Amino acid sequence: MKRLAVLGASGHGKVVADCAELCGWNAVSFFDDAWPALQQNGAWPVKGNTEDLLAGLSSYDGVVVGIGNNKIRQVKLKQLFDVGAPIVSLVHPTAVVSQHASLGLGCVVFANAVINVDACIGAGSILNTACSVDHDCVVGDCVHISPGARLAGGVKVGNLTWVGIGASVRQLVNIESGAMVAAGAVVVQDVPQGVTVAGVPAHILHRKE
Ligand SMILES: CC(=O)SCCNC(=O)CCNC(=O)[C@H](O)C(C)(C)COP(=O)(O)OP(=O)(O)OC[C@H]1O[C@@H](n2cnc3c(N)ncnc32)[C@H](O)[C@@H]1OP(=O)(O)O
Repeated sequence: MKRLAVLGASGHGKVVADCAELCGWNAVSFFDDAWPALQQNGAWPVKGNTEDLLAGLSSYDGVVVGIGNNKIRQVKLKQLFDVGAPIVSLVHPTAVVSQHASLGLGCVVFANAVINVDACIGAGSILNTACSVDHDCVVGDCVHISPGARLAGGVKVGNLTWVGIGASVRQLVNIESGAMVAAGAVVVQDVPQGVTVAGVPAHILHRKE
């Protein structure tokens, strides 16, 4: 029996749990701070909150954070790391990860994602369904590359950045930390720290105040 705890009983968490089963984890349980109100997440039980997980780590062979929000995922990952939790990464059986790519601790790589040669992915990042991260990309910690997003060769993505669904990023572009790339954007120039860019070609998004 391989027992996995997933911290974060969300929709994203369910994809993590489903992926884990396909990776051979045959006893998957959730923990979430909405427990005890939240008892079930799809097919899987919610067994306690973060404190319960930290207190009961010895019952699990692996732990992964199933929280989509980059900042919250980072906080929870650090809590687990600090107590020596057995943090694992998950790579869906249909994902293609070059043997010359590197994946940090606690990453999830979902169905049909492609991580190409010499790409380097930091800890706690989400490589979501059918995204592609091409050769020599450097993706930071707790980044989210959304479904179908495309990073061309040599792109750099800073910590905590979220690349939205279906976005494309031209080769060698540098996206700094904490940025947001909108759904469907085509990024052709560098993106400064913490800004949101949208459109084709992508520009800094001006919101109505
Ligand atoms: C499995 C999963 O589900 S993974 C999750 C995948 N989800 C995503 O990738 C979502 C990414 N998020 C987005 O694209 C969002 O629309 C954001 C972050 C860019 C903007 O969100 P908000 O800050 O809430 O902005 P809001 O929706 O109020 O829109 C503000 C303006 O930006 C425009 N805008 C919003 N999104 C986009 C976009 N993707 N492209 C172009 N313009 C956009 C709006 O039309 C609006 O324009 P206006 O001021 O002229 O009316």
